Amino acid sequence: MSSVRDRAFSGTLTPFLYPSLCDSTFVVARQVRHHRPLPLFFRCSSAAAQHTTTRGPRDAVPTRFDLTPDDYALTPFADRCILTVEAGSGGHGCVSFVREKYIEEGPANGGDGGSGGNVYIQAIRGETSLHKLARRRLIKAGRGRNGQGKTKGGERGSDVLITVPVGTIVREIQRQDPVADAEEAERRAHWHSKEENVEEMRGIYRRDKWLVFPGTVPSQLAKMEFPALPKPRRSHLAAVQPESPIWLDLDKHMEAPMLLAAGAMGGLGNPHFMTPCSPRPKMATRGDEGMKLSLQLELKILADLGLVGMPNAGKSTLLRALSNSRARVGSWAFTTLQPNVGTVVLDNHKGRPAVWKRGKDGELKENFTVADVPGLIEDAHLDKGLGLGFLRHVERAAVLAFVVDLSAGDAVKSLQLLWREVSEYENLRGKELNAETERRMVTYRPPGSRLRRSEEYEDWERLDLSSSPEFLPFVTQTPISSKPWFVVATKADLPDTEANYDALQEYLHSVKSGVQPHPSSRKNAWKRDVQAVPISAIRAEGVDVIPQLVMDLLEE
Ligand SMILES: Nc1nc2c(ncn2[C@@H]2O[C@H](COP(=O)(O)OP(=O)(O)OP(=O)(O)O)[C@@H](O)[C@H]2O)c(=O)[nH]1
Ligand SMILES: [Mg+2]
Repeated sequence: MSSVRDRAFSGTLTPFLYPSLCDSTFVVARQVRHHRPLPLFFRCSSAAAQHTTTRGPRDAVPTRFDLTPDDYALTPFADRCILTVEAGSGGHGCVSFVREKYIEEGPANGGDGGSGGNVYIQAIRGETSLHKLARRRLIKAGRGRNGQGKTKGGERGSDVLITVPVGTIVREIQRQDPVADAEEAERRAHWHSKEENVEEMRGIYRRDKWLVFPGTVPSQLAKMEFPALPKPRRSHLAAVQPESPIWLDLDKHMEAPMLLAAGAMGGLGNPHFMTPCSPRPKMATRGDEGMKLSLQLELKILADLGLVGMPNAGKSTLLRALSNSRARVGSWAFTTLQPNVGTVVLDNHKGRPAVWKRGKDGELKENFTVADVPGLIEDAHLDKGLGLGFLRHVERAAVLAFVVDLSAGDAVKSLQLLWREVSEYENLRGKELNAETERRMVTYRPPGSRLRRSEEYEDWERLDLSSSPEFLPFVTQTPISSKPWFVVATKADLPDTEANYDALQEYLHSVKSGVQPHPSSRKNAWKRDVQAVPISAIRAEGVDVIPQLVMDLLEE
């Protein structure tokens, strides 16, 4: 049976309620914080002590870079998702008449239906993942309210705003645009049928288009005369919708949302159909259906520096040493399962920045971002390990740092393997982009593209439906091999790593001077100032030269 003192320890609040009981615990905690040597039994039992085989003495290690794996929680993350967005449908028009004392048969006074809500998109700095959108799948703006009597128009549907992280690419997969379909049907009817046919269409009651006065029986309906259906209408906001097919690269923080799909128009109330022959029309139109878009969202993290390395090389430790990031670190492969982005603040809080550079846009750069992605293994480009899915995050970094573990065999071979995987990935991406270009230039022509909308009827027959004359802007990308890069040789604190580092330096010198080919084997690859930086990330030694180096390379 446990003593009273033991039981008191088991309570979560014990240390705060009874500090005197916990004295021994606090002593140990304090020792850990100040890196004093732990009693032998504590060292053996702590999870962190398992790393001692790969590290120097523990007391030299600042705890910020050396947390136990239990100190982390995996945050949800998704960098791709398919989303269906639906603009709000319009509310229906109303059939109603003035009813007042002494006015026997009042005139029509049905209000119009409210228009549907719009769908907006905005890339904002605070967002880091698409997982919330991936879970939702369907996002629908509100439907407009129906019109009411006394000429009261229906309320507008509520708008929705989709917030995405900066660096998201939005591609349209499919669209269903009822207004474009209606326009097309109307044009075809106009051009391919005789005038009488169009006239014939006038008298037809269409259940999906018309609303009639409540209580109208079928025999009355059969006798009713319906006017021509009003022309399909678009909200004036549709003019600022992105061109179809949508292809957006949201690579900057957006101050204001951008319209993705405008809500549909509401139906017309019965006063719209008043004519001298029919002063009391008993019909109104239904609101239009909202446009549906199927979109593919892909997040390609935009960082200034991308860390590329094999699993367990020490990328996350380096990120922690460079920035305030709390990236997960562990002595096993694939500790990092999703990208982490850290910001390196260049201000040393001594009145002036430690590194003082202007960006390309002339703005003073006070920080730069670093992306740490899961490790690459051999054949990562064939989707082995976690590599392929995350290589695209490296693709958009301005500068690459190849993180090579000096204690894990030949550093030159590791570097060559990493470059091989990166350049194979580049080849794959090149093919993918070519295929996409062909698809978009030759076959893809969704209904409702601007050309069809804006062309006059006379031009209809000249249109060639088999080819799209619209060349849409592509996401332009610098080839990975022409980006500036350097090597971070980590774990330099471990014994017997010097010779490995020397061999690496020698290799890089020969690449720079052209004696050896660039490790990617590409002709125009960047090799002007390649160098290796020896560091011990875990002790934060040698790391302080990296910000200056990155800032210099960012200017390239
Ligand atoms: N001695 C020493 N050990 C280090 C150094 N940097 C990292 N380590 C250790 O190496 C192991 C792997 O570090 P991580 O930062 O998780 O490596 P990673 O490259 O992010 O690994 P993955 O996420 O699996 O790709 C951990 O046990 C670190 O403590 C270093 O400079 N010196
Ligand atoms: Mg990691």
